[in-house]
Amino acid sequence: MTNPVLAGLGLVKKYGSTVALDGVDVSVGARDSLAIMGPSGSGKSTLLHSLAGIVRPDSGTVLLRGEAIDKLSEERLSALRRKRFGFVFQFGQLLPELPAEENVALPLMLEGVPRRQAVERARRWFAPLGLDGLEHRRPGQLSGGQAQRVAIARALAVEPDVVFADEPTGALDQTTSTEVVRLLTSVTREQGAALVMVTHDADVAAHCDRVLQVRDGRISNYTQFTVA
Ligand SMILES: Nc1ncnc2c1ncn2[C@@H]1O[C@H](COP(=O)(O)OP(=O)(O)OP(=O)(O)O)[C@@H](O)[C@H]1O
Repeated sequence: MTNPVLAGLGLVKKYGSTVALDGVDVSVGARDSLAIMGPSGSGKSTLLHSLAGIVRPDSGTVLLRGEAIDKLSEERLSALRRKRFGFVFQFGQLLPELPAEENVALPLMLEGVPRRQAVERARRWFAPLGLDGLEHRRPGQLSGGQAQRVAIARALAVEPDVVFADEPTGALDQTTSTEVVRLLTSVTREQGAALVMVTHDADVAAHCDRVLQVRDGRISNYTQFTVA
């Protein structure tokens, strides 16, 4: 791939005698989406967390637009995560006491954007994600699919280079799951960001441009879909 946005090169991560990653090379470009699949314990989360700068690899490196992020201080790395990465988890992890629009605005406020401006910017994501009219609802008043779409809006609000999604549809039924992954892949692409997603669901993975299979900390298979 020419000029990947994010690349992991020769990633190795051990926990005691467990080799969670055993020399993985992976890269994603802008507007590119990559699904990571594999059996339980194969190293999917460790790979996602290493690429996202949450876990530091024992060897190998992670390059974000050519910059080795695994060598940054903890402080600079967490600032970089907030600004340049967006995260979507299995259970939205929205703050229950805040209305949807403030949940989406939160990462912007953490970056120092004044509340009013942050909420205004946050609201722009509601229509593209089919959330019009739900701005003032609290997470408890949203369906599972709506809550995940709010979580996607929150991940995109900072206009990140990369969105990381860890089982984003794991708690949803099949129909809702399809709807959520369609929006996740299309809006991330429109935004010009890369998407890295861990999923157990082959139907969900098939919405990505490429699917990578991990087994025992290594890439065992790699599928490239032809994208129109
Ligand atoms: N913090 C940790 N401490 C010790 N061992 C760990 C830690 N994190 C992961 N491991 C081990 O590393 C290996 C890979 O774990 P990882 O969570 O990356 O797998 P996974 O494919 O994401 O699994 P699952 O699908 O069950 O979430 C496993 O053997 C796991 O037990």
